[in-house]
Amino acid sequence: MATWQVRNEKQHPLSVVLKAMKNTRSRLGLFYVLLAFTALSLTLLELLPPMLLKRILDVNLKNGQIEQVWIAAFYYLAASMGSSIFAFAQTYLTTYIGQNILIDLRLLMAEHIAKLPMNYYNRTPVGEIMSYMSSDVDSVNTLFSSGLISGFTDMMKVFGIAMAMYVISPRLCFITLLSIPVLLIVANYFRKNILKAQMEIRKAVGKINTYLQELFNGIRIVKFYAKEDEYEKKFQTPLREHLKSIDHAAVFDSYFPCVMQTIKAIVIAAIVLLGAKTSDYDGTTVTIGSLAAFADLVSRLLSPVEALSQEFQTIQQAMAGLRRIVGFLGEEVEEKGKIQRLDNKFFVSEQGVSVTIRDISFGYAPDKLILKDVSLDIHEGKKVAIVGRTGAGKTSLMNLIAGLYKPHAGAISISGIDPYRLHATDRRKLIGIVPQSTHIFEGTLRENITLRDDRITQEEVEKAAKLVGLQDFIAALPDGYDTVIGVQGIKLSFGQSQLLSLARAVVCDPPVLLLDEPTSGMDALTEKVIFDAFRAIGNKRTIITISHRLSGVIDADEVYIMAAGKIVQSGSPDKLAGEKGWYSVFKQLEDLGWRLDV
Ligand SMILES: Nc1ncnc2c1ncn2[C@@H]1O[C@H](COP(=O)(O)OP(=O)(O)OP(=O)(O)O)[C@@H](O)[C@H]1O
Repeated sequence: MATWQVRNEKQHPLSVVLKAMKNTRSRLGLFYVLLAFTALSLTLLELLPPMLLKRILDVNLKNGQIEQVWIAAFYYLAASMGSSIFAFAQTYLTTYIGQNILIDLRLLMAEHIAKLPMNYYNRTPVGEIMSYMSSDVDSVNTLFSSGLISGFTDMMKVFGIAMAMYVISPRLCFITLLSIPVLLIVANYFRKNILKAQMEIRKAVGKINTYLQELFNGIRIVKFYAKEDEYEKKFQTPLREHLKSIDHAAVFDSYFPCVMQTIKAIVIAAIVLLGAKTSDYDGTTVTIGSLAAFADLVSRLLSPVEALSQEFQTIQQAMAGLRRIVGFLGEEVEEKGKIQRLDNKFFVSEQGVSVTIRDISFGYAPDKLILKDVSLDIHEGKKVAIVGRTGAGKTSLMNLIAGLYKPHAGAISISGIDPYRLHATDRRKLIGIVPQSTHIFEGTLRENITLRDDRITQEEVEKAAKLVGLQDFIAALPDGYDTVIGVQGIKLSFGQSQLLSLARAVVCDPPVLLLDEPTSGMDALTEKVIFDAFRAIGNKRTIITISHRLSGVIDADEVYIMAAGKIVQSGSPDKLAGEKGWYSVFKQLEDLGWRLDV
């Protein structure tokens, strides 16, 4: 499990990577040591060929030592081959270390996703989150394969080569080093612009993902209303933005190596010119061997910088991805305070549990209240209906009772437990929830009921299916509970999906059930099947049913009428039927009896 934390999105992106490297020290310690050894060996081997070249030209050839030339040539070859072997080891080690760090990064992001508040998901498109998890993390990979660690070894090479240059000719070394500030200024200019372009690319990719997610979620509507052409046209906007930002990045990316090549050519020409004409500070003449070795060293000095330049785009891409990841990890997580757990004593009451809601206020945005001073007292094992017109705030209230959001003011207690602070793994044991529409996950019927919770036994799954009246349907399927449902499997009807959702809610036998418009849009017979299922599971459970019509709730002991985020009337159906007010208005409008006796 990833144990490191991101303080805030303002911290430098690389500090996250360095922290990750530190964190993997104990696991990958040997690999880091091997990598350091490889990098050092590579640097030393890099210096050997030019030194040998100098010796061949200045000593061996000058003095006619042909045998020595052979020996030097052999060492030259051995050094070049050694370089290749160490370069291979370095690539392998950096990839291995990089992949391990990426696993840690993905784990950290997955942990963060679980801790983010519901409000974050309300305001962030899913496509954007998918981009963080996929393409942004992938781009960070390049930081290891072609950036950070090879950058470090390249710096070692530059240092080693500069030392060798100094030994051969301090004057020429000085002239060469003069080019470094120019290189740095040029590189910095390109770095800034490429980074900007890469951030634009990342953003454009996020927009494309968001667009595609929206399109495929609503594909039925799009097809039904024949809106394909409009969507295709709309798709052109994010695609054009993407192309524009890629084009922007490509201009800088193509220019950079050319500029570097030109600087390299100028430095080599200056060295040859100055070196051929003059002698060094101490009066010694610059020999042909020194000059040849120097030209070779200049190439070798600039080649790490050149390599960096060629991989500049990928490094900048990684930095852009990393910056977005750091921003994502800096998103404020939910501070829930002291987390509560359920112990066995909690379930001893024969009657079930009570739900007390005291003066709660709540809104999705700080300046817009959706619920205002709402209070409800629901006694153990009672069936309560919350009725109100569309947009009255019923689902928002249910989300609060389910513990998905924290009220701005007031308190909710389920027999002493605050649902918001309840430990996530205990929530299902206390509350079952049937939302307005069921989400079917890709997988088997069993997995869809248990939600891949291995602690739930097959016996409990079968009991839940039987309770909601799904067992005959499941038994008739060739693979029974192992039948795959979802996009790649068999399709369930709306009513079957709702029954499955109910089985999912009751499989852990929770004492509280929250039902949000569970039968809306169903025909009377399917509604009866669902109502029968509710009655079967209702015994000793506290059930809160939400509906925007009176016929959508059953057997209520108490009804709360909601309007514009407030409770405007409450009482037993019989009491309310005798009063003037919202209930009788609803009743008249629907002209239906309270109890459904089909
Ligand atoms: N995730 C959200 N983010 C921001 N505002 C929201 C969100 N969900 C609901 N709202 C707003 O809160 C208000 C109440 O919505 P809510 O879904 O609670 O009403 P409801 O009574 O359940 O309606 P319905 O009967 O249509 O389901 C609405 O004005 C809605 O725009």
